[in-house]
Amino acid sequence: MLDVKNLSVNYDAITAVVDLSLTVGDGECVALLGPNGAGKTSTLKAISNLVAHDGTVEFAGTPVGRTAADRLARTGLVHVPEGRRLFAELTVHENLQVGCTARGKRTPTYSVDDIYQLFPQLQALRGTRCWSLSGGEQQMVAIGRALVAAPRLLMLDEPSLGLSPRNVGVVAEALTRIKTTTSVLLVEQNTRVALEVADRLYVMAEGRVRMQGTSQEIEDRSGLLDAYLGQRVAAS
Ligand SMILES: Nc1ncnc2c1ncn2[C@@H]1O[C@H](COP(=O)(O)OP(=O)(O)OP(=O)(O)O)[C@@H](O)[C@H]1O
Repeated sequence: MLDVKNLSVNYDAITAVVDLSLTVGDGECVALLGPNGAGKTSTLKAISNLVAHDGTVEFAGTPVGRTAADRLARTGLVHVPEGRRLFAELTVHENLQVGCTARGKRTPTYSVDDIYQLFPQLQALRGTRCWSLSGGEQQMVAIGRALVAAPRLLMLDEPSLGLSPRNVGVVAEALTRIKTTTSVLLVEQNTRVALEVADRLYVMAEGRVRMQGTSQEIEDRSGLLDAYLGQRVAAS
């Protein structure tokens, strides 16, 4: 579904990503895990052509080249950026309807009603303007808006960031359901969520992939993972 080769991202003198290669197979959920500044967000932005980069990106067998992010979304490469970027003055329902416009001619897997089933707490908020939602509710709308756009690959940047423990659980459970229908590339700092949801992980530090493997393989090497992340994963 996604084949990234030798990706590098530089911001003037700052090197954010160095010679990174990764794949996401059809129906796979892959996580990029790593500490602050590891280059995870820059990797997603480069895949979506939101930042200049070297290297190649193929999506569904076709080189992405310099295709703009909004056009990529119409081909099914849908990116939910950190910070969600909802239309603050539009209601929950209107934001979800906007997502449908990015669908193109692809058959939708999720309707707007399916999103209310995936996140039942949004049902009562359908007429609420998004600026007044909690961070967790906004994240649910952002994921819902991306899902109604019929992604073939859903790229999510830190969906659990800043959420209450309860909402982290809600989002993790939703991701477990979403990955049964849609390929996912997930950026996470929450190691538990990444290990729980992803089939396979890449662990990044200082712009490079330092470890990769299935969630089981990564969990089995938790000592090494702790060293890269600077935290005790086994105990978290
Ligand atoms: N627009 C930018 N201009 C300059 N430097 C940047 C820019 N965006 C990111 N960087 C730098 O590039 C490096 C990688 O940042 P990036 O946001 O990709 O990491 P990350 O792993 O996503 O971190 P976090 O989890 O904190 O978001 C960092 O050193 C960061 O300061």
